[in-house]
Amino acid sequence: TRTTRPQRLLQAVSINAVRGDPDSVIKAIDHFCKHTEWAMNVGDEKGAILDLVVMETCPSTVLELGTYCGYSTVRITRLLPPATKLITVEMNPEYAHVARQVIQHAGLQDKVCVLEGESADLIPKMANMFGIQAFDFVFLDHWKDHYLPDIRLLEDCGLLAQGSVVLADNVVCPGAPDYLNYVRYNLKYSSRFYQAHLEYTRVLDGLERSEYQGD
Ligand SMILES: O=C(NCCCOCn1ccc2cnccc21)c1cc(-c2ccc(F)cc2)cc(O)c1O
Ligand SMILES: [Mg+2]
Repeated sequence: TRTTRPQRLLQAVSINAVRGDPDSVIKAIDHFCKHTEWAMNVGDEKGAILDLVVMETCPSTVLELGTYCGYSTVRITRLLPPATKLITVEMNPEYAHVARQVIQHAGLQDKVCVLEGESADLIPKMANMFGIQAFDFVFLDHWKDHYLPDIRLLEDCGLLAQGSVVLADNVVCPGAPDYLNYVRYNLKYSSRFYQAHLEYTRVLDGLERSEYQGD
């Protein structure tokens, strides 16, 4: 059987990126997606916004829902100081396997834990699994109709604290209307929209940054 798109993306990384150099991994994936085959990475335009939000948050604990091939995992982790940990959740074992190899190629494997499973099952176990209180930064990039139930679950599990920042990809395309409505009109959040485009296209998309105001 033919290779899968994630396997072809990984091959482009192993051929074109320098081991231990996260920026070359990012560039190799963006080049592959622009010139060879589109893939649903957050991409370079939205990725630059992600970088800025991560840098201004200076998080110690990070959760990502939706690893895919590890592109945004590498983007975020390369900006984190040494003692920090990033937990990323992927439900597709094949994607998770590719992501671990992409993250390893970038030399960031010691700062990342790739968890396989569904967010709804894993979120309630995270406090005990990792001995954490709250996440300083959460990146939502999984099923768009799970953004709302999962941010509610994070609240209920006490995994958001005052100042926690939740950044959501694809709030325009494919879209997460119920999630947007919740974070924009709920006093528990201070929310703002970053207009951009769907990765590697001219289709409108954007990121929503929502800061938890505390209970
Ligand atoms: O669908 C997308 N992402 C989600 C993947 C599955 O995620 C499933 N998944 C991953 C962890 C996880 C944990 N628990 C449950 C489900 C969980 C996604 C889709 C598009 C897109 C836009 C236009 C198109 F024409 C076609 C596709 C763009 C994006 O940037 C995306 O992120
Ligand atoms: Mg996305």
